[in-house]
Amino acid sequence: MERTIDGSRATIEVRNVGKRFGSTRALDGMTFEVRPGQVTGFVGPNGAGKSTTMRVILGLDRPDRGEVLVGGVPYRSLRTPLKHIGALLDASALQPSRSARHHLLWLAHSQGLGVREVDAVIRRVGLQDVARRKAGSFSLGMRQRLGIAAALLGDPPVLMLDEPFNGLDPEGFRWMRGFLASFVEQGRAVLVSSHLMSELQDSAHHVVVVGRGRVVADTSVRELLASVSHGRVSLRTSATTEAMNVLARAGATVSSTGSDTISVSDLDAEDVVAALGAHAVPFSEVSAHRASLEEAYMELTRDAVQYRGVADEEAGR
Ligand SMILES: Nc1ncnc2c1ncn2[C@@H]1O[C@H](COP(=O)(O)OP(=O)(O)OP(=O)(O)O)[C@@H](O)[C@H]1O
Repeated sequence: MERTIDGSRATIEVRNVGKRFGSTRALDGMTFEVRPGQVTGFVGPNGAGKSTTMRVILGLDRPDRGEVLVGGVPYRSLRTPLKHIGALLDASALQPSRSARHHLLWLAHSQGLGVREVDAVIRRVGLQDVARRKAGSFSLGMRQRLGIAAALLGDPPVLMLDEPFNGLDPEGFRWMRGFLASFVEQGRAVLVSSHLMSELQDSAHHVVVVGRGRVVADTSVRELLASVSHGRVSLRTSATTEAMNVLARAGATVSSTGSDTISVSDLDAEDVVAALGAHAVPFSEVSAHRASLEEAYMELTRDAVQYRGVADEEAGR
């Protein structure tokens, strides 16, 4: 039996969604799932279709084909949507002359919620000291928190945040990471978009990478990093020529990167140490190169662009 939060499944299912705006194909068979207990990063270059997908999930844009389910049902059929999914799409979408608390009260009333829920979410996002100030005077980071407070009003099992790291200072970053981690710990789910992979490196468990309206990779962060590590090893030695000869004979591809440094590929760090040890070649440092999520992302999106280039030519476009 699938776990539910207050009777609602913590999932979003996006199935083969297509959406055009005139001649622009914004979504082209977008398919992925957001699962409970995980922060799912939604990442891709500008114009990749992240915001459009989020708007389609919330029923704000109608797809030309495909379907989207929130907790197993279409958003439009939810009678009290805030209790099923909370969303922050645009942190600046608020009435500047209203206080933060009034902004939330106004939203709460529209969904049959009250003061109790409003005060609870204000505490949850740490805005209690400024809740009576005009929202128009808020910094971007404070607006993001206010937007999250609004998204939390119905205590939903699923949250969807568009670029929530935008404009955050280091303290804001730390808060956002901690908040996302504790939210999903309870078996809830988050979809969080960003065009910077580095922002997601320490927050997301899973990433859906998109390019030109479709999914390029759908993988755990751990697997993504492992897939692009390339097994590159850096070596520091006073005996560069000898080391290069030994490692080449052991099957490595080697190149000199400085007077006493060598880059080694096709051989992992342990085998490099074993080969050098067996031939008594001295070395002072061996380090395995670990790919960053940003590198993995650049590699994936570059391939996506190349693939599309070929596909477009074949289609005569
Ligand atoms: N209302 C609209 N009218 C026309 N074109 C649109 C509209 N909304 C989106 N598009 C186009 O659809 C494509 C996808 O846009 P979308 O905003 O979904 O991408 P994104 O991944 O969110 O990008 P960003 O990171 O810049 O926000 C882009 O080419 C964009 O110009």
